[in-house]
Amino acid sequence: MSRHKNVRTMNLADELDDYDGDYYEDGESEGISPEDKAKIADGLRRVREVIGDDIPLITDDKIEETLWYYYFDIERSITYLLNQAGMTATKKQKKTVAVDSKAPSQKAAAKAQQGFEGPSPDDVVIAAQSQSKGLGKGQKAEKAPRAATTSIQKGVENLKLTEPPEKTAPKIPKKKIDVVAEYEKLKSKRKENANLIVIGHVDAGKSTLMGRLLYDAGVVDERTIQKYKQEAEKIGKSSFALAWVLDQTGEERARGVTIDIAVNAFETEKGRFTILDAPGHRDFIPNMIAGAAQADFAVLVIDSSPGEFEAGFNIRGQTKEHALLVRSIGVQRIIVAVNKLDLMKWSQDRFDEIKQQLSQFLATAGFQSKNVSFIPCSGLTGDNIVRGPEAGLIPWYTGPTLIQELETAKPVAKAVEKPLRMTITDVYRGGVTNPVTISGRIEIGNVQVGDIIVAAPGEERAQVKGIEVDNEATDWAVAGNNVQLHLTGIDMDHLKIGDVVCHADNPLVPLKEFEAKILAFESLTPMVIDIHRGRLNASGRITKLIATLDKGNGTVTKKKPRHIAPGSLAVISISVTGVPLPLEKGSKIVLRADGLTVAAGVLA
Ligand SMILES: Nc1nc2c(ncn2[C@@H]2O[C@H](COP(=O)(O)OP(=O)(O)OP(=O)(O)O)[C@@H](O)[C@H]2O)c(=O)[nH]1
Repeated sequence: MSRHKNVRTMNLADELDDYDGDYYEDGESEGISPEDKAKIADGLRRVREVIGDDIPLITDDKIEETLWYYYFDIERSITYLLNQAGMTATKKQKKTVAVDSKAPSQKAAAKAQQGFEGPSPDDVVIAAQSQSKGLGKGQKAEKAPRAATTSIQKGVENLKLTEPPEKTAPKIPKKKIDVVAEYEKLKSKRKENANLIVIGHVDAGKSTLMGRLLYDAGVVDERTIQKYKQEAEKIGKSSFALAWVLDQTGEERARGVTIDIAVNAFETEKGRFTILDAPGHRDFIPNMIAGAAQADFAVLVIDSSPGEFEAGFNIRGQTKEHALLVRSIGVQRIIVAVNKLDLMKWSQDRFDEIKQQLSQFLATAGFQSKNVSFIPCSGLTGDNIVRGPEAGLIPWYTGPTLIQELETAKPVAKAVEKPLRMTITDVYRGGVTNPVTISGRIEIGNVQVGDIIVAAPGEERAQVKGIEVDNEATDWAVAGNNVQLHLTGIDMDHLKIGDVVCHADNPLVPLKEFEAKILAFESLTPMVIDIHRGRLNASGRITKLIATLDKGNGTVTKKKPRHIAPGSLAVISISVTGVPLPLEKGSKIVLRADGLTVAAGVLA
């Protein structure tokens, strides 16, 4: 099994037949290190903690193979294994939520008519000033799965052969499709997909709220919740059972915090939603940035209980930092879930106090008031999330439930006719018929089966052999779709998480130096910084402070300032320390230094 084993003379069938499932028996002769053995054993335990023992298709052997293949990455292994067993959330998402959409409030109905699309003329934040073009890359140390040269990896390939044949045999059309015309024809008939990022201070109740949403929406069944409740009780964390719907890894559960972006999806009569649940803890802000880059709108969760709103809202709290971040990377629409109101006896005074303070702040952060709404709710009790509040509980409130409000929040129109840009969020081996698969969200442009693509900064070409949108095979996809692309003609080593997929005849040219228009959160001088764009994370340096700008009209207020004060809009020069990054005009970036987010904006 070891990657050091001499595989050149192996025969795949023999290997699979001979394999007895014990990787450790002659570990030394196979070259596996004691550390790797320990990691596999630990990984097996952690995977079992999450998925339990009762899925017959997921044997210990398969778990170990998968862990090895994914470099002991627990989360990706679990996702893969559940996929294999046909149990992913996305596969379960087909159910339509039984929302009583006939009964939205007048306010909600009016909002629904008016919509939230279109440019915002007086946006103070730079991201909104420029139509974003493609995005950048990656990244330091994201590993692609291991190359398939070992018996275990071959075993994994074999596992993947269980995929349904219709998904694995896409046909390459002979004639080019006019994707933009096809999309326009279908647009009004298709349910739009919206990605929503759930943000807020640590412990505000983000995961619980979304767990509740998925549960009440019918995506997660009663049995699963009961199982989570029992398991949570066993480790003395019974109140976390709903949060576990999203917090899938053993570490997240043991610590009671979200570490990486959890993804889940649900559908209502009016729309299809993909939830990105961002970690609140400040150590995990880079993960949150990765999610925000793909979001259409944000749900900001506030803990309304005494002292907690204030803690999240102070200078070191994540309420402000998250809201500023999502706004600076282009999110225009925000729904504030004033949560845990059950702990405040559903006090209108508390709701109004929070609403008043946050409205002021969100306006200064660049959110237009028509794009901000406040919903009183409790994720734990489920009041005003999918079902309305229990009779008489919130007599002072006549507005929409959270889900009704989500349905009115239409995603901003996407540039489907521009050159293709899609940041890779995952790379995996899809079996013999689909040797290499990448996934991500198309940010700009469109793609069709047969297209020749490159993944910048790489220059290796690949052909798109098949496309899946929301797990359904299709001939084409456009900006806004979450897709899987099955590729031929390229080795996995040439594809990395954070790379930007472009058509080979219109590639993005990676940059070593660039100028950006940014909003400063902290004081800036020429200094060392980390550059984040989606999952891309690389070190660099602010080399020049070019000018500060007026927030209202964007004119230069001062050339060559000595420093840039927090809250200022400015143009700066940045150089990249290592290899050039796949960034271009319009790419949204976040700058961090010493564990703090110091600025965010777009390439000028
Ligand atoms: N009373 C009450 N408690 C809640 C509510 N929502 C969440 N909680 C509790 O608050 C704690 C934190 O909830 P989580 O959902 O894990 O919070 P989170 O914001 O996802 O936390 P991070 O992902 O770590 O930032 C848990 O004990 C929940 O049971 C609510 O509406 N009412």
